[in-house]
Amino acid sequence: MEFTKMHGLGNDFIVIYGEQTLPDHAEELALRWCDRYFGIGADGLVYILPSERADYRMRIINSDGSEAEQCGNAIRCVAKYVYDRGYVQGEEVTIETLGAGVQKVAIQSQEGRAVTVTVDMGQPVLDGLRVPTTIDSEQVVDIPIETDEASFRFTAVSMGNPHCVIYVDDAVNFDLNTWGPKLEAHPLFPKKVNVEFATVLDRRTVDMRVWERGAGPTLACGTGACATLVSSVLNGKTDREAEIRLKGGSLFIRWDEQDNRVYMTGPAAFVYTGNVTV
Ligand SMILES: N[C@H](CCC[C@H](N)C(=O)O)C(=O)O
Repeated sequence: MEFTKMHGLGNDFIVIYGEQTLPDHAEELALRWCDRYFGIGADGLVYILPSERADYRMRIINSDGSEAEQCGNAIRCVAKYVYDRGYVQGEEVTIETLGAGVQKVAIQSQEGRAVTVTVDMGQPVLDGLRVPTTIDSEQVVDIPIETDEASFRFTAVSMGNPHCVIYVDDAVNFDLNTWGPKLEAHPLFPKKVNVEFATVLDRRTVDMRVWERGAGPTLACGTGACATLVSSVLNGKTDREAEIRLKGGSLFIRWDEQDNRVYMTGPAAFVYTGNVTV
């Protein structure tokens, strides 16, 4: 089977085009193919499927085999995939996801190739039980969370998938590998959670490092960058538009005051095409 290796700021994916539906054994394929020693190596397995409501449907399986509702970096890669191959007319494509429904994606291209992509990531979900967390509250902002060895304060945001944003003094050097796994599986989060550690540099610049649900430490997280911006506005730390600086590079996020939708702009890159036995 042909696959295409792509990434968004180093958050990398195995992209499969041409299937009509998600294979029954997608979990096993993700576990096998995402393995960086015994497989192709990637943070996730992405299927570009037909859709009745949009140009395409995207489904994403994390490297641990769990399916995620949404993936910001992957949706930019999907848009680049179909645009560069001439499958769409014009510079806009619609992509349907489990977590955010039909999303509009605008492509900025050079010489017929998508360079950056702006995605309407939809409206953030702030209601505690819908993120989901176990907290029955309209918003979960700056709330204490205890682990067996430390306590933090967090803000919960869903972009279709759940996020826990924690502000620290030095996100760039934060001990992600110690605290990420403990918080990912914390009982406050019934579906586990993506964990973002953020340091606000000014009202339009945030450093962020991420421990992803089902994938661990990745170089970038699109939905995590959106959640970090929303959280930073709710906590009075930034304006509604900011640069989120990740290990793999920057994403530019805007939370529109009029339509309450979050817009993410960033790159997508093609690495290589290969063949793999199913
Ligand atoms: N691990 C995430 C899915 C991938 C999200 C991330 N790679 C992004 O770019 O948004 C989850 O289980 O919700």
